[in-house]
Amino acid sequence: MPPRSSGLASPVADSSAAARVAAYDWPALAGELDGYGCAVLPKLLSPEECRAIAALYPDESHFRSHIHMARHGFGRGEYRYFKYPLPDLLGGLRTALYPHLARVANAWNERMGIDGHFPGDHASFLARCHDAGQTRPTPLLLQYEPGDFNCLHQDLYGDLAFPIQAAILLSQPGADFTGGEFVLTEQRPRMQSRVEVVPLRQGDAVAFAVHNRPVQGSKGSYRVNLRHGVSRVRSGRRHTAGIIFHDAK
Ligand SMILES: O=C(O)CCC(=O)C(=O)O
Ligand SMILES: [Fe+2]
Repeated sequence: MPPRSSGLASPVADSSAAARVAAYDWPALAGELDGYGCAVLPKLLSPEECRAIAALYPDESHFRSHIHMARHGFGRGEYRYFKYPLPDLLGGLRTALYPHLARVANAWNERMGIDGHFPGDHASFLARCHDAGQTRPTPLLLQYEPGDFNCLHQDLYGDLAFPIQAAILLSQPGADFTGGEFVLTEQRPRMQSRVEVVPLRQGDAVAFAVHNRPVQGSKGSYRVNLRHGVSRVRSGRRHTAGIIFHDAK
């Protein structure tokens, strides 16, 4: 079979991921995203699937690049960006999550007065990224050891950005590691910032705003600026998988 350069996962993985993703209460998740800028999908992956994905980390053949966060001032710890084709399960989940999140993203654009509509399926959005010269895959695997942390940041990789992304906790808090909380900050115009700490268990995914989202105020919606990061890992080893929907320049 030729390499799948489109970033699509295999049809089998796509249909099982689609069924898994469709089983969540999407109106409730959309309500959480609208209200807080993040929503948790409990147990998106089984512990076995978590371990299998985390176990890919040392095998360079899956990845296109390896980043040591301290060298860039991004924090401490490391991550690797996957190559295309993505592992079937992650690729399948990216394809399956996208249409649900695109509905939220389109409503956000409207409320923020941003022109532009995200297509209903991920392949069409990726085609737009590719036309804009953003062709490199952005899904990633992160690894943290004691003392490691991830500074507050936004995962933007070019002019085209999908405004929601997801991260899946692959390790078991309390057993595999302590510390290492996922955090989101929200900078509000002319107001103090708000912080959200997201409690995750192994296999849970958090979907969250990448950079901007609308907040309902008394005189209509206003736009806030978000960043996410991870607090210091106190002990053990923590792995996460990041699913970002736009490709990179
Ligand atoms: O390790 C985490 O929980 C967050 C990783 C991250 O920054 C991302 O997935 O974009
Ligand atoms: Fe990130």
